[in-house]
Amino acid sequence: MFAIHTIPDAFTPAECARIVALAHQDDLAEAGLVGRVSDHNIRRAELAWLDERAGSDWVMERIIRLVSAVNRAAFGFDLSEFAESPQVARYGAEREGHFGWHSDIGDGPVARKRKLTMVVQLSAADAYDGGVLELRPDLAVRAAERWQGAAVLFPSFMLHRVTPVTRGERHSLTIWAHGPAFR
Ligand SMILES: O=C(O)CCC(=O)C(=O)O
Ligand SMILES: [Fe+2]
Repeated sequence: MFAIHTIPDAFTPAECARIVALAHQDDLAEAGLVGRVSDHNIRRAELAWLDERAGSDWVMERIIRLVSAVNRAAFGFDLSEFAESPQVARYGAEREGHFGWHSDIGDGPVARKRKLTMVVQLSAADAYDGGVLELRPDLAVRAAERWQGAAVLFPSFMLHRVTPVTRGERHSLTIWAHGPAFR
């Protein structure tokens, strides 16, 4: 059985709004149609990569602090780097944005090294219906904390999904920490 770790107040609501605004400084890309790691056709969402958005350094600094602290306290994984940009995703009700069951560990040279995933809820819980981040640490399905600014951390191999958004829009921030493969 593997743990899911939640930080209820990783970012303030105002900081979440700033991150969403940063992502929308430029057009978002269609998930799955760009030459980055997206290998899923089970996903309907738009994406922005924060390393392409000026003024986002403070977000990465916060991410490093949060992930390091939680890894030390709760996971103890051998982590060596953040090899991918933080990703902001938008799931809109207009096309029932969603992401089917998947693990974040993929076949590519970078996705293979993913070890710890952190997802931050950037939208207010009452801004959308559906859009539930669900995880499967074992045979049971657990819904992630929905609170705006909450961060949910889990081993990257753990199955998870985002159910279709049926009203409004949900934004999330996802980051992966990388290291030598699990053994
Ligand atoms: O948006 C989310 O809550 C999850 C995103 C995700 O699973 C991913 O990018 O791999
Ligand atoms: Fe994922």
